[in-house]
Amino acid sequence: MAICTSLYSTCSISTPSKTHLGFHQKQVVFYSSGVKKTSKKGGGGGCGSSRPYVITCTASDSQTVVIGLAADSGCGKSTFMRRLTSVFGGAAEPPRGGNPDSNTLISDTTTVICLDDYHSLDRTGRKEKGVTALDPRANNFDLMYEQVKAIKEGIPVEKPIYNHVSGLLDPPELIKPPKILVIEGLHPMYDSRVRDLLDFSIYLDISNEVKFAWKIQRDMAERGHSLESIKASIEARKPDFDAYIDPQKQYADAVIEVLPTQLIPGDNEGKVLRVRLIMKEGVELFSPVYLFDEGSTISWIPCGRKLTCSYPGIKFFYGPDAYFGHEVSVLEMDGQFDRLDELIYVESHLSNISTKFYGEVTQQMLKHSDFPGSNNGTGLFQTIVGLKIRDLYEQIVDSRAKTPVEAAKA
Ligand SMILES: Nc1ncnc2c1ncn2[C@@H]1O[C@H](COP(=O)(O)OP(=O)(O)OP(=O)(O)O)[C@@H](O)[C@H]1O
Ligand SMILES: O=C(CO)[C@H](O)[C@H](O)COP(=O)(O)O
Repeated sequence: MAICTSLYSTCSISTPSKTHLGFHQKQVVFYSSGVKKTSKKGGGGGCGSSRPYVITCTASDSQTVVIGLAADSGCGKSTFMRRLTSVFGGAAEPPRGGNPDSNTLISDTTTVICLDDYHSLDRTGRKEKGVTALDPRANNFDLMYEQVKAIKEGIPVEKPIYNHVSGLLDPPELIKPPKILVIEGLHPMYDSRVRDLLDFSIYLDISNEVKFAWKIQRDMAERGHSLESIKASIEARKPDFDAYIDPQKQYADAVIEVLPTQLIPGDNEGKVLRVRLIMKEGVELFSPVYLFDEGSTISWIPCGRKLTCSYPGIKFFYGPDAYFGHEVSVLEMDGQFDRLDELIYVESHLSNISTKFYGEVTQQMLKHSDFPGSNNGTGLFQTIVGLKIRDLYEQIVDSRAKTPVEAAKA
């Protein structure tokens, strides 16, 4: 029975036996408790008390592309993931027949795993030890590294599940290597071993003012939390957020920074946003988006005959900059769209957006006009980054197709 496609493109399940493995074959033995043994030479077995089963995979010329998405809780990771999955077509769903509280989302092309599943301490354990979930001591980076590496190499893994409903660690779920693996959560770029496995990385940098406004909107309006408890939760997380989460942005290939608008002096409502897409120069297979003229510095107010703008209007900026000592290009949008169909006017002035046809960005934005941020730079830049990831994936697949023998040996 074929069960996965990846570097080890054809996989089958069997009971352990003394089989001889070919040059491009790998075998993994699973028990109910998780992975016990990985072998390149065949065999299997082990002395677990549960009944073992073996997954044998044969190498092909494709390999899982790994994308990292880092952000604090409630900062738009799920929304971004829905936009990304949509760019590849098809909807993402939790694993069929699995744990209903699984955090994993699977589509034809992508598997999104939430790094909360690598919490080593459950809710009670964290309380007893007095640590937050953001603290590295509450997370198992060794397992995160081993499992992301295994998936990248085409080997299925039994990944733990952190249950956000019960606050407990549930029995693991089987994750088969997809074409694209997205690891999203608090720490995708914290551990240098995991970071080195990433083909592309994104950090969602939501300023405190905006984070607060979004939290109030979700946790107060939708979840019935009090204003005081929301403030207390943000304050309690802040030291660990500053120490362990925020510094990861220096490693990201692209950062989406969300700030209060500069178009309304003194605004603190968080409804109108100034959003900056910070793109690292020199990243392999990634060419930054630009407005009008690559490398120039440009301020653009598109409002007028072709773009309807009500107060406070819309302002774009594009130009080179430095970010943590790296050369970057920055594309900025302040304000919000009145009519999403008119976005085509803005899209037609952007280059390197990796669309497959004229108007694809506008089409994606219109398709998901009900997602948060669809009328501003958050939705626009998330959509563009989704298209850039598709482009990066296609370039990686193309380059491997040109050197199949080397890719299979890697
Ligand atoms: N671009 C946006 N514009 C306005 N509000 C937004 C935006 N993105 C997210 N939000 C608000 O933040 C909430 C959380 O968004 P989302 O579920 O995508 O974040 P998350 O990082 O996946 O959260 P968590 O980690 O807590 O599951 C949304 O319900 C919405 O209220
Ligand atoms: O920062 C978080 C990432 O989503 C959560 O707070 C963390 O995973 C702990 O979850 P919970 O609050 O459900 O115990």
